Amino acid sequence: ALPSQLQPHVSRPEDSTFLQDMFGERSLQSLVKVKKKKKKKKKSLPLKSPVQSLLSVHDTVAQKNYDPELPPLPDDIDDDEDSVKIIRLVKNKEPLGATIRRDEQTGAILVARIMRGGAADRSGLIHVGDELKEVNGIPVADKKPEEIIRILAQSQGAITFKVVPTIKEETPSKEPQMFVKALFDYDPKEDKAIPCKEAGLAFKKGSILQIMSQDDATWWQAKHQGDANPRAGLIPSKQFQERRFALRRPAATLQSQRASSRRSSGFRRSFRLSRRDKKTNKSMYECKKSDMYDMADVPTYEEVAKYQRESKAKHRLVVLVGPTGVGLNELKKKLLIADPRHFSVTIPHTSRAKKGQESDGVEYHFISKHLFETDIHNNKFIEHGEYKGNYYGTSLDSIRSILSKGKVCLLDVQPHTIKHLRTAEFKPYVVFVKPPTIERLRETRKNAEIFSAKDDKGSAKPFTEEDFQEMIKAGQVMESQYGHLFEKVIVNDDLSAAFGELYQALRKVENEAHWVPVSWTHS
Ligand SMILES: Nc1ncnc2c1ncn2[C@@H]1O[C@H](COP(=O)(O)OP(=O)(O)OP(=O)(O)O)[C@@H](O)[C@H]1O
Repeated sequence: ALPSQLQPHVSRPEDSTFLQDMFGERSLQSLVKVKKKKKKKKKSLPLKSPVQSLLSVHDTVAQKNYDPELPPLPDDIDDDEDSVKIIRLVKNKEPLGATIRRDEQTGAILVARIMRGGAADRSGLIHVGDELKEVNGIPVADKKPEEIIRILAQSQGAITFKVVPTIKEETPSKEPQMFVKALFDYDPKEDKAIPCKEAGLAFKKGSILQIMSQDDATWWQAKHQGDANPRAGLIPSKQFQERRFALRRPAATLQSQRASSRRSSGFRRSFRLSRRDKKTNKSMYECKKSDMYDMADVPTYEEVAKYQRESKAKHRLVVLVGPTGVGLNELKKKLLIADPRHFSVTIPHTSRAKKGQESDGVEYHFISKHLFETDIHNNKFIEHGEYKGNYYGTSLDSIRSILSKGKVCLLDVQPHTIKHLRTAEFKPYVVFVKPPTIERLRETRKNAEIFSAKDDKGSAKPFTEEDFQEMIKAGQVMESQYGHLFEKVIVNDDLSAAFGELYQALRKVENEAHWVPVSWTHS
């Protein structure tokens, strides 16, 4: 409040800026706190005016004489070594935030990395490439890096380093503003390749990380978004992780391929929505595109930015995925009932003949087989399939038509379709609906019925034990193969609880900022 109180006495704008800056200075505020505490102790002394105190505090800050007094330097400095630097750092519980390595050719111990925001970085005294000569007067030339680390770990209080500074100029480090979403789980303790496990940063699939440095091609430095601790940790770089993943993959791909072909009946194969036409709803949909991973899809990191929908902007597309019978239709139905003016579902296209009471654009858009084929050719369908000689499909335009009415479009698709929907236009919010445990399925689905994929008649039957097992298995395969694309996972145990959770999540998507691929935020 002070700058505004002083405003009438300030004539020049520079003075006003100066005051704003000065009172905003964090170190100044800390000093004011110190001052207040001191004052409490010396109650008998007359109090200065707050402005006077502040100005004297400012002088102290300006002179920068608030640094702790460092102990005198050791006497035994070799005067001839004019390029040697003696550095004293006071060590507290925090690690130094630097790693060392031995140079293969010269045998010298070099500073390999300075972790951004760590103690060594903040000191500004140690740089990558500096050669370490001594620690606390102990020469390190003949020591193994592990031994040096032990000396450091055992040191208490001030540590003296003797280093030969590297000639290379460090560019001043600005806080980088690059954020990524991690698409895999990472635990440095399990990573044999990491140069220093303690310096690693653990994260989970979906974590948002701020990338602090990409100077090293193999090990990036990062911290968890919003983490108050300024020290960065090591994470495998995108390129390195992709390479490792590619080496490991043959086995994984084989396994998931086998699992998906054996269990294909567990994947949803319908357009789901059109329960008005139950007969065609089932088992008509075969996956056309290869379910195999293509190399470009190795899930490592994705650059993200915060996106908050503006009130007039179109809604994000809500995409629901989950194994057959898990309850996607039930959840969609509940949303439509809860707020029919807000939520909507697409109307599919079909090449089959219109039946008695049906009308065009209500149950289906009825089009000729020829036109359907042309539309397939022109990529008008996000998903399509054939059932009993007729085509069925969901067109991109049917999604657009809902979004342009300002409604939320609820779409359920097969998981491999998600990647085609991930565009700036649709900004899909992908919800994975997951089955609960088999025990809970038995309890909750006692009166429920499934349209069995194996039953061509399309009649609903009570769930069998095998249906439950397939649902769980298919859910697991989906999660391991496509989990990195899910923004929200909802377990459909108790139906109204699952609905409540979904409803809340969708409200948040509309009203709060979410991390989305950075390319979606460039308009
Ligand atoms: N949480 C739940 N508790 C009890 N029954 C449920 C629950 N969720 C869904 N059901 C019931 O399970 C059956 C299948 O649900 P639904 O039709 O919504 O599944 P789906 O995921 O759309 O699968 P598909 O379209 O492949 O049949 C329905 O009878 C539904 O009422």
